Amino acid sequence: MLPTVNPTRTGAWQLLQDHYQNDMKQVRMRNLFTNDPDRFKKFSRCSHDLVIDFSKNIITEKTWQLLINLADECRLKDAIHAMFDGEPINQTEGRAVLHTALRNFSGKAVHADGKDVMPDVKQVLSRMKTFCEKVHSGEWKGYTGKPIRYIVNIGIGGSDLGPLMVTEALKPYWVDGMQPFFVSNVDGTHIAETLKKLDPEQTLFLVASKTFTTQETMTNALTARSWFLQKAGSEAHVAKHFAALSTNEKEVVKFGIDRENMFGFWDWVGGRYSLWSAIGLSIALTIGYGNFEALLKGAYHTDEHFRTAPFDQNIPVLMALTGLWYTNFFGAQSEAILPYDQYMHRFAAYFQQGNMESNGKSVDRNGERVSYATGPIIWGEPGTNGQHAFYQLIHQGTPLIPCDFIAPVISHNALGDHHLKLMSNFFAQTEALMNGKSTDEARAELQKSGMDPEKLEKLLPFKVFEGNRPTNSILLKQVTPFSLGQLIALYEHKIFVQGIIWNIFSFDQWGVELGKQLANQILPELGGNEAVNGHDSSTNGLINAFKNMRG
Ligand SMILES: O=P(O)(O)OC[C@H]1O[C@H](O)[C@H](O)[C@@H](O)[C@@H]1O
Repeated sequence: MLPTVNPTRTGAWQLLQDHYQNDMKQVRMRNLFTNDPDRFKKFSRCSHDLVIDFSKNIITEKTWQLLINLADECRLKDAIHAMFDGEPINQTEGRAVLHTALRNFSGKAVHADGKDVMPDVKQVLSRMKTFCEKVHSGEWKGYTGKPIRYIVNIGIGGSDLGPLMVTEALKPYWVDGMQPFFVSNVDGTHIAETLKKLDPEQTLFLVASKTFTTQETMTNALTARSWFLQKAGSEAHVAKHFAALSTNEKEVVKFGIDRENMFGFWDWVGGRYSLWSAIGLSIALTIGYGNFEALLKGAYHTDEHFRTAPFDQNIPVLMALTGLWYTNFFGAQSEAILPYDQYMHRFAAYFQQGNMESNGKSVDRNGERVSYATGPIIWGEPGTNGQHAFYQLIHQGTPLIPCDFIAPVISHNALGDHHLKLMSNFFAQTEALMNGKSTDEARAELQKSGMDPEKLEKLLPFKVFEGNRPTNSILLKQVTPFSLGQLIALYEHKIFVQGIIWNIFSFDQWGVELGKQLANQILPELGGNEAVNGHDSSTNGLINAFKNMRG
């Protein structure tokens, strides 16, 4: 069982409120830097070729100490142990939360429901490895004897976003000749446009669904199957071209996929934490099993760090606490994730699900409505594109938006001075966001341009940058399978820590159910000619307009 401490009733929360009001509300980060030449040293942390700099935040050592006290009062240590030890901490679904077991290389047992899960984990990994080797060596042949070239992952949510993000981020590691595709949307366009690019003789469909009942995935899988049968002619060929990644063997068999071609996982793997499981088969097939294993090892490295490092050295804990400082005391409502790496273009989208589906909750672990803010809105795009689009609002808009800037030191495509230009932008943005440009500085700059003084004074307010906008900077030596695994796990644990302190359940997602239920009710109403009248007048009106327009 997880502790159920209301964070606002802790002594630390009260002290944090006072600290915000009395010490920090008016503080200028600029001054913190001027007054402390060691600030970078004090507020940056390293972990295996990864540096994270927290110093450009509106924090002092006291802030972190109080936040750590808050974590202690909310019994974070116990919660971390409970997760790693396989206690059923997903209490509303009665399950353990053990994605860490999927990447556990300690050689020790990990128990869920009194059973060591590691033999099963290892067995699936070893089957995935053998399967990848067969596909890559050409031993696994399509129905006309040709090797597999196209991997089509059909899944949605956690069964799509993780593999898609990782295969994109690790494109430099793609096995020669392999080409992955991802189909998620039930909008027929997604599968139709994908199928156009495929040769059925060389295509392997991976039907990825934890439950194997998700409407979008099942619809797309059936469409893929009939497309394949139309080309291949015989059911007998399905076995060479369809595999299932799921926890639900019964439904897999019902769908017509051979048990032999099923790669299983378990209910203690949350969908949005499943890329480390059989759901990662599209990753392993795309980058090779060895690289997939390196990804797992990177995550394991973070797991060990998270499990053992004292909180003031613990990167995911510090990420979580620093984020929470803005959500709960500064009233920040969103956080931007800004990778300065084109390959990582789906990273923010991935953690939109990771974070918002986990911590987008307003009922606490006692079943009571919370009286404080929980999960922030997560968004972001790669730099430098974002700079020419939405950074205006981050620099000069009204909301406070804490940002994570992420960049590799070594680019896979340094191309002359491309990478140095990219990195100069990376460094410049966080400096600009922190320092801003004061009225005096803006005036001096305009004066230099020789502007007429009257015009200058009118223009001045628009040229001022308040600054004091917080950022974390994360430098990875290079985006490799290991470092990406490490980074993803940091964010996963950040989400966990915040969920614990907010006293919410981070591993269920009841909020996605209502819409699904209603869609199932509405689907049959869309056929036939009779007018629909069972909903509110807006929904009735829209459905009837749809039916009329459709003719
Ligand atoms: O893997 P599946 O069972 O098909 O689920 C796919 C996705 O759909 C659900 O609605 C949940 O919101 C997600 O957490 C999940 O990842």
